Parts: sequence; structure tokens; C-alpha cells
Amino acid sequence: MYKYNCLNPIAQVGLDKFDENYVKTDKVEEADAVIVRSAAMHEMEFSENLKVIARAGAGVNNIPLDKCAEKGIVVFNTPGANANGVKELVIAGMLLAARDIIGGINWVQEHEEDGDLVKMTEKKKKAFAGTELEGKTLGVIGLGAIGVLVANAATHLGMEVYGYDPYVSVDAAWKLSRNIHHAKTVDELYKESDYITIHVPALEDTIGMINKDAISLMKKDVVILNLARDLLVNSEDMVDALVSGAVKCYVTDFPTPEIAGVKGAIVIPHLGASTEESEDNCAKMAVKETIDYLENGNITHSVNYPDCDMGVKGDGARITILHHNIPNMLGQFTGLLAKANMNISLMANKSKKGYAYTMIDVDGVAAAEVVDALEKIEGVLKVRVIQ
Ligand SMILES: NC(=O)c1ccc[n+]([C@@H]2O[C@H](COP(=O)([O-])OP(=O)(O)OC[C@H]3O[C@@H](n4cnc5c(N)ncnc54)[C@H](O)[C@@H]3O)[C@@H](O)[C@H]2O)c1
Ligand SMILES: O=C(O)[C@H](O)COP(=O)(O)O
Repeated sequence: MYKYNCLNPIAQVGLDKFDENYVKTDKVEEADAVIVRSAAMHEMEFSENLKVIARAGAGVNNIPLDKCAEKGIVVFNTPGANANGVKELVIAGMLLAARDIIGGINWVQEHEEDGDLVKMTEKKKKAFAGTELEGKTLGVIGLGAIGVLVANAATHLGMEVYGYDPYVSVDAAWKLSRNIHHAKTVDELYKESDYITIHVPALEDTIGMINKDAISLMKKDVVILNLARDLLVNSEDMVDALVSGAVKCYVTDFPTPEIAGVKGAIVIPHLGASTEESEDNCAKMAVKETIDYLENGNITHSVNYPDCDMGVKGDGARITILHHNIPNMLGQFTGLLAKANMNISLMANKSKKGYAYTMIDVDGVAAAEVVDALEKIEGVLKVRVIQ
């Protein structure tokens, strides 16, 4: 029997995938698995019992990845599961920036009881007139799950699209429309674009990348959209740019006291992934990853350990070992098993940066003293036996 805890509301259609071997607990300290969306986990203590954290979503900057890795807790996310929801909100954001739809609707609401509304409308409407997206240039920074969808959709709206991503994956490159211009530098993208949308994770080299220096390279009256992470944009520089008119409009999914209420800012309350479809997709993927890890030891879409998959566990025991990525670990594991006369039927070992994962199928059961000995090897972080 496994216990799971949800730190945020998680779509029921996903939780329904947990069968009678799983029970929900309100006590995070007794959970084997935690399912989370944006809840802040950096200050949390993790119990020895916790084996897996599944982020039902993309961004993992709310989770202390290294601390988890050191404690032998595998962290998953759900790549692409909410990408369409965000893509649609980016398109909506561009349309809201292009035409003063919000101002116009507010004006109608203010005059809803006015008998002259119809006549006044025809006089007033020019105050809310705008431009079209067709023929404008869009720069997309980050061509991952979301960036690719946004770039491709914008070509269908008749926009010229520039994409910039020095680390683009082969998969993403295959999905990208051939009509997208390849910006070789981000400066080229800044120079060409009427609209700029950013879809990168918050990392050391991306935090604050939209600052006054970047804005100084952009067209005057540029529209900037940030549905990725607040930290990517220097808020002080953005407020100055909106006030001076260097940036015509800033569409963001991250309300902060500095930006909310500034003229030219369209501030959305983090709704990118808040659609029924995205929430369902993320929950289903997060639960599937969790179950496969707990029951088979397989790792898919981890952000702090390598992916590693040996399929469904067979009759014998499966020993899984989370460990540091250092020399002679495999030699020590197999040496111990050989000494205990245990036969290995299947084995896999994968590494990612400083961490590694070894899965070993043995015939029969795994003797407790062998497991103890494995745990004592320097560099081993967690040993689990799935019997
Ligand atoms: N607003 C929301 O509700 C919402 C929903 C989903 C995702 N997000 C955020 O959107 C962002 C993108 O999500 P995704 O699912 O597309 O992620 P992803 O991992 O699929 O794509 C990120 C892309 O950024 C690229 N990249 C990394 N560093 C870069 C750099 N310095 N310059 C250019 N490109 C760089 C990577 O190569 C990758 O292709 C993340 O920050 C995520 O947290 C927000
Ligand atoms: O990174 C993400 O997936 C988004 O920011 C969505 O976050 P949420 O699940 O809290 O809406």
C-alpha cells in the first residue's frame, strides 16, 4: 500500500488512476509520493519515506531539486502536458495587446445603463481601435513544448516568426514549421520583432534576461509577453520602459506589486495552465509517472535523475539504487550480489550530471543483508527493493 499527498488541488481524472493499492493522506510526512503544482517546497523538510515528487506542470523552480536528489527523492514534471493551454493564452495576449479590447469592454460596462449607449458607441469606438497581427513580426525565445506551438500558430495568423533557442532539442526542431526564421542570436530577434514572447525556464542565465539592455535593442513600441516566469524580466526596467513608452505593452502571467496597475501592463493571474484540458493532462501524466516509479522503479521525465526504464517488473526482486555519479559504483553493486550468490537477470545504469540510477533484476528475493550492505556503500543515496 502506497500513500500520496497533494500539495495543490490535482485534477480528479488523474488521481483516479491510483488503484486500491494507493491511499490519499493529508500528512505529507507519511507520504511515499507528493503531487504538486506551484506550491513552494523550498522550506519543506522531507521524510525518509518520501520517494517521489511529481510536478503536475512544467516549471520546477518551486522544488529544491538538488536537496531532493541528495535525499534520494526523484522529481518528475509533465513536459508538454499544459503547452496548448499556454499557447492559446499567448495568442489571446497578443490580441489583447494589439487592440484595446479590455479598455473597450470596461467602457461598455461603465455605460451599460446609459440610454444613449448605441449612439455613444459609434462615437467612442475609435478610442479603442488597434492593429492586426497579420504582417507583424513575432520573436519566440525558447523553442520547447510551448515555444514551438506558439511559433507555428503565429505563422497561421500571417505573422513573420523568428525563433531563438541555442539548445533546441531534435524533437522540437522536427515539430517547428519551416516558415520560422532561425535567429542566430537573441539580439537579432530583439531587433526584428514587433512582438516578443519568452518561453524558457528560470535558470541562472535566463533570470533577468529581459532588462534595460535587452529592451534598448528592441523596436520602440515593442510588445513583450511573459507567460514563462516572473524572474525572467527585470520588473524595475520593465516599469521604466512602459512609463517611457519604449515598451508599448507588457503581457505577463505573473502579478507582482511592482507591475500590477502600471499603464501598458496586462497582468493575468497565472492562468496559462489553468484549463480543464491542461489540468487533466498534467494530472494524468504526473500520476502515471508516479505509479511507474513506485511499482516498477522506472523513471520517465525526471528533472533531477536520469530517465531509466526496464519495463514492467518480473517475478524476481527489482533492486533500485539512487547514487552519486562516481566511478566504481556498478562494480561494488555487482560484487556484493555475486558474493551473496544472487543471479542478475537484467540491469540498467544511467547518469545525469552528478547523479546516477541503477536498476537490477535478480532471481528470487533480495536478501536483507545485501540491501544493508548496498546502503552502506559511499555515494549511495537510496536503495529500494520492489519485491
Ligand atoms: N504560465 C503558465 O501557466 C506556464 C505553464 C507551463 C509552463 N510555463 C513556463 O513556461 C516555460 C517554458 O515551458 P515549456 O513547457 O515550453 O518548457 P520546455 O522545457 O519544453 O522548453 C524550454 C526551452 O527553453 C530553451 N532554453 C533554455 N535556455 C534558453 C536560453 N538561454 N535561450 C533560449 N532558449 C533557452 C530550452 O532549450 C527549451 O527548448 C517554463 O518556464 C515553464 O515554467 C508557464
Ligand atoms: O510551469 C507550469 O507548468 C505553470 O506555471 C503552471 O503552474 P500551475 O500548475 O501552478 O498552474
